[in-house]
Amino acid sequence: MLFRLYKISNPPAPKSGGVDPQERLNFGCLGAARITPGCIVEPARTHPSVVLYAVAARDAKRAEEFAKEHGFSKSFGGTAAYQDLIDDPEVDVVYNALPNALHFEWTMKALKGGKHVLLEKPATNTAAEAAQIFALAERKNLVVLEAFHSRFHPAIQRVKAIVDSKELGEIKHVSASLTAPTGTAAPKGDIRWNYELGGGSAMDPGCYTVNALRYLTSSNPTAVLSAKAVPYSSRPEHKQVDKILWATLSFGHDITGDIYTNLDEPKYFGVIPRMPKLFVTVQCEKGTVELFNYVVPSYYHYITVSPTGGRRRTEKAYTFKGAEKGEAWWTTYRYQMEAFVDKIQGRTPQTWIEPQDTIDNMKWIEAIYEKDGFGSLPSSKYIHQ
Ligand SMILES: NC(=O)C1=CN([C@@H]2O[C@H](COP(=O)(O)OP(=O)(O)OC[C@H]3O[C@@H](n4cnc5c(N)ncnc54)[C@H](OP(=O)(O)O)[C@@H]3O)[C@@H](O)[C@H]2O)C=CC1
Ligand SMILES: O=C1OC[C@@H](O)[C@H](O)[C@H]1O
Repeated sequence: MLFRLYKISNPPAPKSGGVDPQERLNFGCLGAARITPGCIVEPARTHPSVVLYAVAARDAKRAEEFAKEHGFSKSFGGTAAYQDLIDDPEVDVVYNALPNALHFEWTMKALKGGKHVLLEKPATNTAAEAAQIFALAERKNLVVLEAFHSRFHPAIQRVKAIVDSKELGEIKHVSASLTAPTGTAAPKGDIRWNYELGGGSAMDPGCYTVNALRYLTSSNPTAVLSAKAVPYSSRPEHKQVDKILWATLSFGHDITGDIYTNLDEPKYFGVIPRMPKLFVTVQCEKGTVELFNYVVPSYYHYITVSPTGGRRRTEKAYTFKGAEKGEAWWTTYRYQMEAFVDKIQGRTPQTWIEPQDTIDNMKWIEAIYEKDGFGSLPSSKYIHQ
């Protein structure tokens, strides 16, 4: 584990000798966001085709500093910065790490400008917006990928392979949780606490739990059986911003699913931080398979397979068996980058998240909000023409 952690922070230089300059892709990042170093900057260090070309931030100084710190050649600042980056003819790919409510507008604008888009999760505020994005991408022959990085890692794929092998019989129940200690994923004032920006627990950790359930059952829910959420605070602006969410979904064929998320889990006795809950568990007719750390398994994870009355075994999966590509120290984001670039360059990626998958994930997040009474998130006012 220590070796893996060391390699994640100190990866070997890419073997760039063989890369045709024509195959280089200039990445332009919208927003000097917290996630950009992990999702783009670090993976780019070992991907020979990816060039950290530009970053755009509303504040010019911040853009400049971010570019300098992370090795982007260019920065755009000011109120027109995002559009300026999109208009730069050297940019091939736009990474959209803006608040959720801005995903639609800036992805549509990037597509209009002829750029491929790596779009942060959750794709949009509504399923209808996600559908519009993919319709435009198809018309323009451009690639858009919702950055559900965990799906690209061997760990969750191994769990799915165990489930699909029917070694444990048919699925009966699947559950997923994702929690974050107070002040970590969502500190005070964070975009996740802002309704207008698309905040909330169902949107943030919730989108992973819904995605994991849909992925492992290879199906969509048929109904939200129950959903309950707790608002971030009693202030009027938080009445539609959930911090805790429980939901039970039906997947038909007697399969049910539970999700639990908490973006603001307080410390024990106000001092001892709690371990984040990071499990996905599939109960089948003849046993259970569980993955600890399905969200960022690259750092550490374990898969426990417990056949009823049989011997429990533990597995781990940091690479794909027999595959040419992948290293034990590749993060979820690095696997994702490999697939995204493969897709743009006309190769078949090891994993892909199809447009309908993204649209359906948004559809069921919306259905959960409807059931728990928090209501829908605001649709974007941007009109594409
Ligand atoms: N894949 C993953 O593992 C993760 C994905 N995410 C996703 O990435 C996106 C960004 O999250 P995160 O990096 O945590 O967020 P940050 O708050 O760090 O970044 C959001 C960026 O949005 C820009 N922005 C534009 N308008 C506003 C506004 N009105 N208020 C606040 N920010 C604004 C800011 O850019 P500027 O620099 O121009 O000021 C800021 O850099 C979200 O969609 C989130 O769900 C987040 C964390 C992990
Ligand atoms: O994408 C994410 O991954 C982990 C979460 O804790 C975080 O809030 C989220 O944005």
